[in-house]
Amino acid sequence: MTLLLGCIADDYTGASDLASMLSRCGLRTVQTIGVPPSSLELPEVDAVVVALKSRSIEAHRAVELSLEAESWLRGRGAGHVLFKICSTFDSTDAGNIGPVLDALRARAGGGIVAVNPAFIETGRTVYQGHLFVNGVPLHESPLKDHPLNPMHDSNLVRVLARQSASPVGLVPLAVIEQGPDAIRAALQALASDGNGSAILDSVAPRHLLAIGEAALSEPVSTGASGIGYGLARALVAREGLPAHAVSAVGSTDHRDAHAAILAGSCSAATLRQIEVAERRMPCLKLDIDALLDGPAEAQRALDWATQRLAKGPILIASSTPPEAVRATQARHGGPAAGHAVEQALAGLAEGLLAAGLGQLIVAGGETSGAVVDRLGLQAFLIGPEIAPGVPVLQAVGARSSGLMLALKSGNFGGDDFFLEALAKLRDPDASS
Ligand SMILES: Nc1ncnc2c1ncn2[C@@H]1O[C@H](COP(=O)(O)OP(=O)(O)OP(=O)(O)O)[C@@H](O)[C@H]1O
Ligand SMILES: O=C(O)[C@@H](O)C(=O)CO
Repeated sequence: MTLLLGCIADDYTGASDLASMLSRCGLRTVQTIGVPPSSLELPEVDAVVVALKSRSIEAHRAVELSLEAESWLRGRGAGHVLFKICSTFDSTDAGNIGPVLDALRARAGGGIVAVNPAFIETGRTVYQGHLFVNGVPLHESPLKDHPLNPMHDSNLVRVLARQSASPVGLVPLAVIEQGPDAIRAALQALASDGNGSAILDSVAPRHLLAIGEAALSEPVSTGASGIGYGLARALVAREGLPAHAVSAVGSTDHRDAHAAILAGSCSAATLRQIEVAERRMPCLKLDIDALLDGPAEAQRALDWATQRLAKGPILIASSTPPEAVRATQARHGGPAAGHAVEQALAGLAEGLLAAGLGQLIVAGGETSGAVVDRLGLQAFLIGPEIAPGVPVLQAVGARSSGLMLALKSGNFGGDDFFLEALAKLRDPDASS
């Protein structure tokens, strides 16, 4: 296998978001969970997205894992490596975007890293280095209340400079509008001035096409699915590949299997999606204090679910509005509460699988990471898109092969997302 593009994603939902974008643009893509073992047989693909769970861990560990993934990808021919971060730049001043970007750049022998977290379809745009979420500056958006990394600064040049060892430049929209050659020249000028990376503006798909083409001249780039779109379109054109969406999910004997939704995201979007879904299916809202006190609450939830699974899809949610999250964190400690809730939901997924689950939807990046790890999943084939950034996934590898999944980033999807996802997992080929 000779890869056209290697990608390292800092969480699992972000990885499937990117993999979906690459597949839509015509690159045959597979998502692996960590660096795949040599025993895992992968199909012939153009791009691999190695999914890590490195967004909220110690920076030095995120660097180690990312470099290991980089070696694996370069060893399979990847000339360019994209470090996939969240389109809302989820990070803290301790990292992990800056430290990983610095390490990937050093490994590649220097140069300058183009950084662009835009994802136009989900309303993420960058102007004058400031990130907007549906037109609202990042620090005023719901991301200001994120349970793990609340975002309080919209100026990404400033945010990244606090995390990176090298100065950070800006390539403004006026330059992006002039196209790939002007972008390349601006990046070179910034590199000559000692910058190790630069934030690139973009408010429309044409900007991402220009950025993708320019970024390919450097060995490393960083960003979200928008830059993935630009890179993929540039590679498809360069290689003369057919520019149409490719879906790799095969027929499944899980079509009539039990289905469940596990929500651990407390994002505004997920809270609305739960509200819609609970009118259509049995829904259990976990008692968070009880869940953090001992195993009885999780067992109650599993019993509740297994009694209902045969009758149709069910939803179990830990999600609460921001004020309740803050109260829980004050009582139990933020990271401890987050970890315990993730592990409880992962345990539920394991129990549900043993009870015959064939279709699973998980809401929340960290939550998805915990669930996928607990189930021991190794890699995913990428199917059609359910909503921007959320594809149908089919597990491959030793454990749970054939299981159909959707891993939803907290903020993605419309209000009907859970209903749409259930329909699409049941019948990936049906037109929406
Ligand atoms: N009721 C709750 N109180 C406190 N923490 C919670 C509660 N429910 C879930 N959590 C924790 O909040 C965190 C939510 O993070 P997660 O990444 O799963 O969702 P998200 O941040 O909305 O999604 P994404 O990272 O994809 O944007 C997890 O650590 C989860 O365990
Ligand atoms: O880019 C995004 O917003 C998502 O793919 C993600 O990474 C959220 O966890």
